[in-house]
Amino acid sequence: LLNQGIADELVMIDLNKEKSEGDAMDLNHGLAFAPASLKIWFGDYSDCKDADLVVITAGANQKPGETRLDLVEKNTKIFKGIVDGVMGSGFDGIFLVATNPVDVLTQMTWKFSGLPSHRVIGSGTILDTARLRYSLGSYFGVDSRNAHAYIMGEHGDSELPVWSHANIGGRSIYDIIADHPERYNVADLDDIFVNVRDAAYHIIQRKGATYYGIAMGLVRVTKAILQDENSVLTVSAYLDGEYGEKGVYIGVPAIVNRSGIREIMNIKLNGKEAEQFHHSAEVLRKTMEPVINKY
Ligand SMILES: NC(=O)C1=CN([C@@H]2O[C@H](COP(=O)(O)OP(=O)(O)OC[C@H]3O[C@@H](n4cnc5c(N)ncnc54)[C@H](O)[C@@H]3O)[C@@H](O)[C@H]2O)C=CC1
Ligand SMILES: CC(=O)C(=O)O
Repeated sequence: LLNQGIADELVMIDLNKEKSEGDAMDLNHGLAFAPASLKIWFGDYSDCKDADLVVITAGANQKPGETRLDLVEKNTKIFKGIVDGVMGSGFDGIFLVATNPVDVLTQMTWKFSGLPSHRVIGSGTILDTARLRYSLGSYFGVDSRNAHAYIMGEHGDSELPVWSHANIGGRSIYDIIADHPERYNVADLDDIFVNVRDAAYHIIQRKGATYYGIAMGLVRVTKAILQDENSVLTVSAYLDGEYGEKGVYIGVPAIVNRSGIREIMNIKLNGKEAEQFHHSAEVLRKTMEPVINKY
């Protein structure tokens, strides 16, 4: 946020006061080089009262070998306290959730907050989609920004690549592959997807956590909200019949603006993709079961 000059005020709230106070000091020392002024401080829930956006990234992260879904019980308990604290301040803005398992915790945030579902957003598959665009850009030798493809579903092991709409600068990847069999192969797409899906495991194995990619993704969603962009982003949104699913937060392309999620893009999935998406929604429902009525 500091580097991109998007917000006017940034308050950090964390159980670890010392660390966050240190972060606030450290970030403030970068202000002289920032594109715009920004007031940064370590605060408490009362500071959320007039906030436009509360981004929740607090909670436990995966240890090597752990899945995102393994974190559900621990982080739901933490979220109850956090969301109650934020709402107790009189907050009436938008929530953006990143903590894992992000789809389930976005749903719990919606439940705990009582806010309308369009004002509770999860980072969903924003990072997975960015990883896929990076990988497709590398494979086809083009700028990632010209590689267009979505990862949808759970931000996790049951997510799916939407190859039927994947294109490079408007040209279907299948047509490009068919035109250049000496360079490209449809089977390579499976490897690309598996590497995207498992990217967090690969990074956590190496350095214990992922943070730069998701930070860029969260700033991207924040910008779409604060600057009323109507941008299409793959976020975790509450489905009420879209894609044949009801009552579940899951990663889908959606139009994001100052009011939160303006609209879910109901893109046409092929048979296999629709089946994978339904399976992913079922995985999320099952993961939610032990916590949805307990807290
Ligand atoms: N959605 C996504 O694409 C991504 C999600 N994540 C998730 O973000 C979460 C955080 O990960 P990291 O930043 O690596 O962990 P971290 O351990 O570095 O930071 C978590 C922070 O939460 C704070 N915290 C814990 N309980 C709290 C509470 N009750 N109130 C206030 N603060 C509290 C801790 O003091 C700590 O500073 C994890 O669940 C991780 O899986 C991480 C990367 C990508
Ligand atoms: C940790 C996580 O969810 C990710 O990097 O995708």
